[in-house]
Amino acid sequence: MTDATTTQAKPIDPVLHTHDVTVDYSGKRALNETSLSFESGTVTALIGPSGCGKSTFLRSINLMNREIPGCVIGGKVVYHDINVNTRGIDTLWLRKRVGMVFQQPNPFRKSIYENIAFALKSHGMTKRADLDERVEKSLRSAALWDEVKDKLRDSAYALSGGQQQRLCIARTLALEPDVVLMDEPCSALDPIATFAIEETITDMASRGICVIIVTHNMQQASRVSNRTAFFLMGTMVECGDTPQIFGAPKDQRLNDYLNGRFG
Ligand SMILES: Nc1ncnc2c1ncn2[C@@H]1O[C@H](COP(=O)(O)OP(=O)(O)OP(=O)(O)O)[C@@H](O)[C@H]1O
Repeated sequence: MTDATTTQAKPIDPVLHTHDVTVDYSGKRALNETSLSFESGTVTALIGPSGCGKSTFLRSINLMNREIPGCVIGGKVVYHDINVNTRGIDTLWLRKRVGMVFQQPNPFRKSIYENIAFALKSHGMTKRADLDERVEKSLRSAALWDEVKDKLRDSAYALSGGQQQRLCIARTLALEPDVVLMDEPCSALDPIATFAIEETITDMASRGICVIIVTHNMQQASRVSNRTAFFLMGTMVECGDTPQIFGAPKDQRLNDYLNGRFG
């Protein structure tokens, strides 16, 4: 006799979902109602022409937009079972769980070691052995350890742009987030540095992290993502598995965008 519990599809358990999220800047709508779901261990690419609201959506997930005067985020951003788009939310806690990597590498004016240890200390880790272990682990995760292990006390500013970006990824990973938001993390980098970051993205997902990446690079979206969402003029037009989005787009506007008719 078949055991029903073993034949049922595994329920999808999104680590994060948005429900009718909107963003207004000083009363002007930049993002229309957007509902998307994100699972652990997957990479989702956000694509679309300049100004379509990709970054605005990404930044609404960890409430970064809230720092901008006049910006209002509407709808629900549900991290596990918690709607974080509420007044009382502890954004320090949220941004530890939902980390972010920016377009331009932005290391602190500190040593390589302190770039990572600083965030850990501010979250209460004080023992030297614990700090050493976490610094090494996160540098390894960002594929930077071998290049910097003998110069951890050097300034982060002495690293190349690609190394600085990997340091910023290591700094994010050190806090052991389960979601990492990346806003065009390779746009300032050469192809070799880009390749290293893409490998790190794939590795993060294989370790269960949910990665959401804004990219202008369609090849990059195809290479690294499982799912892709296409935005246009503040609206999320189509979302699906990446091979379907690039191979068989349903919406004519997405088809036109992929064929270079605008953007
Ligand atoms: N801080 C801000 N204040 C006012 N308007 C903003 C702000 N940031 C973004 N916008 C507006 O919101 C809209 C969406 O911008 P957003 O940066 O999210 O687009 P994007 O798709 O990420 O573009 P790009 O690919 O060029 O980065 C645009 O019309 C933009 O001018």
